[in-house]
Amino acid sequence: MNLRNRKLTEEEFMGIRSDVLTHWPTGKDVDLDEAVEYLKKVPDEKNVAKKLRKAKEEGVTLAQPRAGVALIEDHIELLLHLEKEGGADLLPSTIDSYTRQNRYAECQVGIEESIRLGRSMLNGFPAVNHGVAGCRRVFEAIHVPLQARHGTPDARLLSEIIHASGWTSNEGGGISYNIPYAKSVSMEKTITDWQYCDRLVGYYEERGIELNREPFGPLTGTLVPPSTSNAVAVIEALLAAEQGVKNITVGYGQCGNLLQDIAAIRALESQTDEYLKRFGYEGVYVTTVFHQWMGGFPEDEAKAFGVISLGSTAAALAGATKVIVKTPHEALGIPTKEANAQGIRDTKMTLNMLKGQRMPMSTELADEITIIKAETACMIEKVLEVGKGDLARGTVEGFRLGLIDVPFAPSKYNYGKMMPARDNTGAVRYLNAGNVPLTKELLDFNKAKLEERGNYEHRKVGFQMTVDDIFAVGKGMLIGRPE
Ligand SMILES: CCC[C@H]1O[C@@H](n2cnc3c(N)ncnc32)[C@H](O)[C@@H]1O
Repeated sequence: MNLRNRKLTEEEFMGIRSDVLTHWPTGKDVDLDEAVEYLKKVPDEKNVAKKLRKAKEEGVTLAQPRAGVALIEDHIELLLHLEKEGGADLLPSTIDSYTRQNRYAECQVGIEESIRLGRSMLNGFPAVNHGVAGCRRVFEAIHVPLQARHGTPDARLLSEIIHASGWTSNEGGGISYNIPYAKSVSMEKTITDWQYCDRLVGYYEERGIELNREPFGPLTGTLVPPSTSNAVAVIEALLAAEQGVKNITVGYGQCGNLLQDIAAIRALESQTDEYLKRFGYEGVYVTTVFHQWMGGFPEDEAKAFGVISLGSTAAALAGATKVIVKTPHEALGIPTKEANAQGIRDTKMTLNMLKGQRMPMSTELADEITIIKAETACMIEKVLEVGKGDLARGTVEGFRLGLIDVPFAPSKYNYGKMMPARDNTGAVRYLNAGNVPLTKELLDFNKAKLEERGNYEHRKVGFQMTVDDIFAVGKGMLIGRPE
């Protein structure tokens, strides 16, 4: 394995780049010098990194939807609706699934079909096919900052095009856009390719352009223990910082127990800062993003708004810098622009009513933060050990050994032995740690919390709890109580 956690030299970067830009004809329109000049003209209020920093300093939680359709004009109409009718503070372009798999020829068919049929035949915005000119039309039509949101193992060409187009943030990472999104793409490949995406940001940062990077927090969004997703987020933040990224939003997906969710965000922010400082990455600005409920949604729209409001409450009380908004169409599919705007209005109403409020520190909250940080540290320290100090190599080896193990992940590179379940308060615990190197004390803690549930439900602690928890939300509950 020749992977190293080392900043690519500009020569190495440019060498890879000459190949990357050939992956689709639109790559030839990316000119870094011209892009630097274009990005210098982006006003502060349209720069994601700057708007996030301002929000954190003011103690404000920003609301951002997901959104993407095939054709440029329709996408502009959608985003303007979310900006004006929804009140979105930040806008996305959610990229379609073909682009995420680098299947640009099929994107082209999807675009032509969308024109022919008069509706979006792609489940997102095909930014690579639209190229810099098309992506700049989108960026210039809106009035708030724009971010690419996707799930792309090889996002190198996509990243080149969106950043050259004024989109000042890119979501993803070598772990978070592999393990939950791909079946057989190696960790070595995706970590290498995301080093490129981060090095591109480093290139712009060296020329005075501030860009934001956002590791994808929720992972599979299904009973992921907070320390597992936090370990991934911290590792991706460190890998990004090595490539020169200076503005990082670490993310977390709502699990449902309010105290644990707030503890997870507080632990994530402080532990990311701690590890960045430990490894000498000065001047990296860290913010947080809370993803509203990533599990199955109720079809009933009133219930869906209940879920959206709970997620907004957790984000506000946690003090997250940003919250990613769900819609009342979540159970149905791609939302209409009206439903998407409703989700944002619901979210902002809750955020506004809770403005200035935070969950006060308590013994319970402090204890949960301590537990999450301790579990997270067990994983990261062991990853560093097996990598002989090299975080990138340690991450590849760590997943091979199951030191970090994402539940219900499709990737064959995920170990798949760890199993989670909710305790009697709905907090997600380690039912079977697998090879995750938790200390005996932490294993005993998780076991005791699950036994509390077993005693309450008069049943043995076991995998049936996991199964019941997965089906619970579809029944309108958080914890899968026995029938
Ligand atoms: C990891 C992200 C999953 C979420 O991402 C939403 N999502 C995907 N594609 C679009 C789109 N084109 N427009 C609005 N939301 C979208 C799904 O609903 C799901 O909640």
